[in-house]
Amino acid sequence: MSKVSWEEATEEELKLAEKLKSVEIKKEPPANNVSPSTERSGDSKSPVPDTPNDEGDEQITPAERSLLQKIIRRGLVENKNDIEIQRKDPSSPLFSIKTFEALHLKPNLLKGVYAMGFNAPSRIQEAALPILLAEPPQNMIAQSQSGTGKTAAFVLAMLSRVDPSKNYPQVLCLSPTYELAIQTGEVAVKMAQYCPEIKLRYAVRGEEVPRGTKITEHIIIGTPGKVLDWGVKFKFFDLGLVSVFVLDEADIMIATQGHQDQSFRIHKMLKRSCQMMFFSATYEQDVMTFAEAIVRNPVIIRLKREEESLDNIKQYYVNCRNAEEKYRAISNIYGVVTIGQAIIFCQTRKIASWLSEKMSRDGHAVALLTGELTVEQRIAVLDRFREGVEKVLITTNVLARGIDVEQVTIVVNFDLPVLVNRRADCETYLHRIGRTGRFGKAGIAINLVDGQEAMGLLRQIEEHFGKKIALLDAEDVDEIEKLGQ
Ligand SMILES: Nc1ncnc2c1ncn2[C@@H]1O[C@H](COP(=O)(O)OP(=O)(O)OP(=O)(O)O)[C@@H](O)[C@H]1O
Repeated sequence: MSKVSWEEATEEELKLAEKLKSVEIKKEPPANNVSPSTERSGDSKSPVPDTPNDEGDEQITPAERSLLQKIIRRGLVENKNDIEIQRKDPSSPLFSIKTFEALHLKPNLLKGVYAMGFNAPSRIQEAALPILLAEPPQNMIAQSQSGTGKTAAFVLAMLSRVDPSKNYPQVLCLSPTYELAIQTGEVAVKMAQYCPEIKLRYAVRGEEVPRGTKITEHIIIGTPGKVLDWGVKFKFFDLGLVSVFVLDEADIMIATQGHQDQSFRIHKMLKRSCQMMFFSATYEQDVMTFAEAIVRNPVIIRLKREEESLDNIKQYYVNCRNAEEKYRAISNIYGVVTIGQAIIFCQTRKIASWLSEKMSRDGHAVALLTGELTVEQRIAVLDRFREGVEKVLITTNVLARGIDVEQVTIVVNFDLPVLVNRRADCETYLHRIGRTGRFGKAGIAINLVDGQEAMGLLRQIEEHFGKKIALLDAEDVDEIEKLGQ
């Protein structure tokens, strides 16, 4: 393929790479990484922002979000839903396993799995692993939300399928970006820590192979552009000898310009008997159309996302006239209720910064998370919050879906979420509020309402969810005290 199209295809990766110089440092925030609210406080007399939409909506790409979620995640995402399995070929095996032993893995691979702290297979792994490891090999399309154990499942299958006596690439895994490829590779390296005979190579930006050489590693994990270059243009390895093809993060793949086409071109070079494993966190029609074009006769397994609900959450609203009154409401609540941790959502970055400055000045330990932070800074902020260094996290929409913090008991909507057409954004409301009341605990949601328009949004939210939101008098200490009970 031409250099130009390769460059186009990697543009997004380069942008992300700029932000993410090293994946490692995220775990060790620099010593001076104080709460960004104090770092950036600057002019402490900054006026109350008066225009609610003084900036565009903060956006991060799907690839960035996925990477960030992977890095901040501490373990499996719980999901008690039943697995749905569909198979086109009724002779495919359908059984699930409850232990890793039941898979009859090579002993050193099993040792690696346990060394990672995996005691039992996750829900998706119970169903996927027997199919992925079956003889004859079965093709699979698997969908489940991020964090449910897909990567670990296909990495285990990839490692099990390698024949180390053959020195050529047998397993090919495509990831949408450089960073996501490295993440997957790191899981493979850990899992194969007792299998030194299995060799892996990254086909990503920055990796070079001298012309005329042949790649001898067993596993290639890479981005579509580089894999095309290596496999088709330079023939550093024979795509026709690959026996396992994994397409990871397919939903992000198709969201990245050029990647779907490149994946098809790679796919065309694979042999008919090559085992196809296709993974996605979502199940939209375009993803499934892509999946079905790539994977012949698949077993489709699906674990539906556990729906967030408002059942466990007490919802209130406070009438305010302006941002200053909103601030007073927050201070009153904060002063009275002994809260675990709170997240405050603001409509814009400017309001979020203003609020965080004001709260810090009043002696509250607050963290500020907005889209202008680098990926590393965002992770550092979240780590500190999760450790309880700050009790309040002020944020915009950036990570409403990504943050799972068990201790959060109160969510405050400093501004109600709105769509571009000025209607209430009920989905975002649910995601914001869904941050609390998780893990079986009761949560509190407080909506600060200033004026007719905000009141209209609140009513739309009430109607949408069919639940009343109670009025709270934020000046009435007795009433606020009841919140905490
Ligand atoms: N069987 C298991 N037991 C305990 N932890 C596990 C198990 N399988 C995976 N994990 C851990 O759970 C987390 C999520 O797993 P994994 O990355 O495989 O999920 P995923 O569905 O691929 O999510 P994503 O798409 O975001 O990568 C990781 O920290 C992983 O180490």
